[in-house]
Amino acid sequence: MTALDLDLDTDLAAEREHLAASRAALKRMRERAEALFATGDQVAGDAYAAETLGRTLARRVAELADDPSTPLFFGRLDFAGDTAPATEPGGEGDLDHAGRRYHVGRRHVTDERGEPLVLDWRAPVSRAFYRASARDPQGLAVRRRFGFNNGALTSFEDEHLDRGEELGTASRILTAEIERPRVGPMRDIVATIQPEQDELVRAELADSICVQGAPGTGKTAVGLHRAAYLLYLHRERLRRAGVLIVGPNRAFLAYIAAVLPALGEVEVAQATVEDLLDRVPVRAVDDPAAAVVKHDAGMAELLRRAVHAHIGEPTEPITVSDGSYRWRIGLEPLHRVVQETRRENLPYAVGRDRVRARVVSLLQRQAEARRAESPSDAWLRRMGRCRPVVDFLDAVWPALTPEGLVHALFADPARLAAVAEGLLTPAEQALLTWAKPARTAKAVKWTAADAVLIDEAAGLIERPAGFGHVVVDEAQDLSPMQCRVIARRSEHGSITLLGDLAQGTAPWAATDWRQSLAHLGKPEATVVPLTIGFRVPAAVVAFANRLLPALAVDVPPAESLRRDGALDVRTVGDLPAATVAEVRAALAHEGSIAVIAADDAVDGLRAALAAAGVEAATADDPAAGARVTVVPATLVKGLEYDHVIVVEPAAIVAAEQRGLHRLYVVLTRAVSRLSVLHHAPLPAELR
Ligand SMILES: Nc1ncnc2c1ncn2[C@@H]1O[C@H](COP(=O)(O)OP(=O)(O)OP(=O)(O)O)[C@@H](O)[C@H]1O
Repeated sequence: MTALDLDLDTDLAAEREHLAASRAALKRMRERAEALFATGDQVAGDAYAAETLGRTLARRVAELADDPSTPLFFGRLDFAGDTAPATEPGGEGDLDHAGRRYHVGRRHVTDERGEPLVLDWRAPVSRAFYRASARDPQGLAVRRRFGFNNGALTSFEDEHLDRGEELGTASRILTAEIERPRVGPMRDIVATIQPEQDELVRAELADSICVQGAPGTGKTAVGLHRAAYLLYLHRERLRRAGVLIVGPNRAFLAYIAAVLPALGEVEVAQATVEDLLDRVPVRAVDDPAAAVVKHDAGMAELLRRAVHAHIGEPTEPITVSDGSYRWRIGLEPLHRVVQETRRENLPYAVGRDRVRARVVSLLQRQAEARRAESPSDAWLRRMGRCRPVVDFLDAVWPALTPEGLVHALFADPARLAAVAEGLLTPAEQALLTWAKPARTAKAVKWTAADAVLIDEAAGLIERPAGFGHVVVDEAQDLSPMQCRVIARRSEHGSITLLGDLAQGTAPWAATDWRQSLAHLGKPEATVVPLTIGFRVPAAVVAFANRLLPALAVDVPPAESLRRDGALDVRTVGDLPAATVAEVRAALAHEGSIAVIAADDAVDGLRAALAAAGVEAATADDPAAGARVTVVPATLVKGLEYDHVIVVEPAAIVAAEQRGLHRLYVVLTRAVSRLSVLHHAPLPAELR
């Protein structure tokens, strides 16, 4: 053993000791939180306080959970210079870290005296771990990265930035993390966030950003880590307002569900756009041509007109009997009330309340003049609800429900035509009109696209509650009207929009991010590309990229960090038999295996695997731990598997209008190996 090896061993032993001490300290912190939780109700003054305190403490306990299989810290920062007087790290105005050493990890861990053992990766001083370079060391002398195996510290890697040493993407530890065979759900990337990703993760809360990135460039990872970062920095504000993650489907949400809790963030809402539209149950399927019309941006204006068409002009004065008095409001002031309120452009229901309040206040002025005293609150309420006032309201500003509004439009061609001028052709109007309308809005069998329109109507009628920050993944598939669903939920907050125009498979998929951003109400957001691929091996990227010219989108090319990986494209006679054989062969390697095929071929392949004794899971249960998953092509967006077996690309392309885009998504799911089995010729664009 050389002196250098000995030094390394001593260093490693010291780091392991620090890890053990940190774990013990975290355990103490958790036990303390648990004890507080147990006695919380005795401390709190009343039931409400007890509940609030209980929730806070339960959250604290959950946040302090220690997962022994993930490292508590993954880096160390040695700042250059002489030791400065001790300061609170990460605190405001703490600029002088000279000579100090910090371990960077998933959360703050402090010892019994309150001294930091591990700093949260989101703390301001941790930024240097991700951003410092030989050119700009940001005060660092040495950056150390730790290698872990199942929670055990096994190695480290030092970069003496002060001596111009920098590994960048050549880091062994980064390479090992990227090339690690994938199993189960998505994991966090805190240990290896790259500088171009970190800039997005740490963008200001007020800034909305749009990330365009090729498959596997880490868009999803960036979005989730940005949510965690913002929650750390703006804890109180975002806890109150809420953070929402929007993903394309349940399988995707299940796949990403564990990432934020692993980062200590247990209170983030995760939903599909459909989940957000819970006002009506969806019980019918859209005709594709009708759906395209319903998702068009013009529907927003159409519905706006439809709502406003309900506002009428007063035709009679109001007369109210009030004991021995009779109050009267003439036509002219009533006209003024309606006009004034109309000009204020309030949500419709708020406008109705405003009209009511203004009428009552006219009554009040008369009453005060006659009786020389202010009427009571009860009197004001009674006036607001009396028959003549309600009749007046129902005539000029009738109460509306979103369902009722859409029902009335689609049940009555004349009503639709009256608001559709310049927006829909007669043929498009005919697509929307029901042949046999249900009698009431309640009885309608709504479609998914109707639910979007009802949400739009609801936004015109009421003031929607929003989130403080919304992360939208696979955003290229949002229609203008779906963008508006999200805009209503982020009006006073910011958004992180993630997507890849080349992966747009919806009929209304975006071709230009600026348009999506305008529909989202964030036209000022910057569009930032991510160009380093962490998932798909270079050979597989090159194969999938043959499709790009046919996809008709302008996207910056990405470069894969992965030189390993295997691609195997084969003509076969019997697809199910070849699939079973391929799965069997793949089982000899480590990692997850997915068979991806056109949706209508999935059952047959699953049956063939079952007959051969191979157990296969469905995509929406990634935690189930099955090695093999059979996934329909339309559900695989955003997911990844170690070994991907694509069955009959031509059938995937033929199954839908944007089939080539779908195939591009399917071909870019592989982490280590991609096998393509085909019986029919490959699509021409791929040859
Ligand atoms: N900095 C990083 N260090 C290690 N792994 C990373 C890093 N960035 C991304 N990855 C990994 O690369 C893979 C792809 O990331 P992710 O799913 O976020 O990409 P994406 O751009 O959303 O892909 P898609 O366009 O297919 O949805 C994941 O396994 C992720 O953990």
